[in-house]
Amino acid sequence: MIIAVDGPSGSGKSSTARGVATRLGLRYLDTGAMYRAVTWSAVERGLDLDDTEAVAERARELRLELSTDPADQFVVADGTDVAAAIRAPELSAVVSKIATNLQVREELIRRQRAIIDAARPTGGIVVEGRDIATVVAPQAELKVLLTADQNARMARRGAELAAGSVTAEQLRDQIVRRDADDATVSEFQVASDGAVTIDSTYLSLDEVIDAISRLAKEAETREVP
Ligand SMILES: Nc1ncnc2c1ncn2[C@@H]1O[C@H](COP(=O)(O)OP(=O)(O)OP(=O)(O)O)[C@@H](O)[C@H]1O
Ligand SMILES: Nc1ccn([C@H]2C[C@H](O)[C@@H](COP(=O)(O)O)O2)c(=O)n1
Repeated sequence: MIIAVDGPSGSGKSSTARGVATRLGLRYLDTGAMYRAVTWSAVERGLDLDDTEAVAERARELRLELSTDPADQFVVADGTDVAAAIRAPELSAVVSKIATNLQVREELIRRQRAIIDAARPTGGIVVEGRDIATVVAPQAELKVLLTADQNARMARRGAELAAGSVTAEQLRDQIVRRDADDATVSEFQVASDGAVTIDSTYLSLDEVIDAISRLAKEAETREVP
C-alpha cells in the first residue's frame, strides 16, 4: 500500500505520516527532507542558489542516504549527518529556491519513486510532501490532503522552534511566503482527484493519525476482493 500525504507547511504532514507508518507497520518517506538536503549541500558548497544548472548538477551528484524506518530517521548527505542542519531556520528560508528548480525536482522525483518501489515488497510506505498524489505516486491507494488554517500552522511551528529563536516575521516567512513559492510548482492547496481532505485545525495529532489509519484500512479492504 502507498499512502500519499500532501499539504501546506506546518499542517502536520511529517508527524502524522510518521505516526500512521508506525501504527500500520509501513515505511515512511519525508520527501521535504530530500529538498532540504540538496539545499544544505548547495549552501555548503557556496553555490549561487539562483544558478539552476549548478544546483541541479549538485542534486544529481549528491549521495543521499535517507531512512524509511519511522522509528529511526536519519538523513546523511555525502557522508555527513544533516538531520539537524536541514531544519535550521536559515535553511528553511531558502529551501523553496531549490524546490522550485524543475531540474532538481526531476532528479528527486526519480529517487523518490525508486524508494517507493523498494518499499512495495515490505508492505508499503507512507510518503509525505507537496506533489505525492499528483506527480510522484498518483497510483497511491490512499491520497490525503492534510490542511490546517494558517494561524494554527504558524502557532504550531512557533511552539516547535525554541522559544524566542524566530521572530513573528520569520515564522510568517516559513509558512506563508514559503507556501506561496512552493505552490508555483505543486498543487497542494486543493485536493486532487480521489484525495480525501482532512482539516486538522481542531484535531489532535492522535485524532489525525486515527482518521488516516481508518481510511487506510478501508482502502485495503477495497483493494482485496
Ligand atoms: N493535529 C495537530 N495538532 C497540534 N499540533 C500538531 C498537529 N499535527 C502536528 N502538530 C505539530 O505541528 C508542528 C508541525 O508539524 P509537522 O512538522 O508534522 O508539519 P509539516 O506539515 O510536516 O510541516 P513542513 O511541511 O513545514 O515540514 C509539529 O510541532 C507537530 O508536533
Ligand atoms: N514533495 C515535496 C516536498 C517538499 N517540497 C518543498 C516544500 C518546502 O519548501 C521544502 C521542504 O519541505 P518540508 O520539509 O518543509 O515539508 O521542499 C516540495 O516542493 N515537494
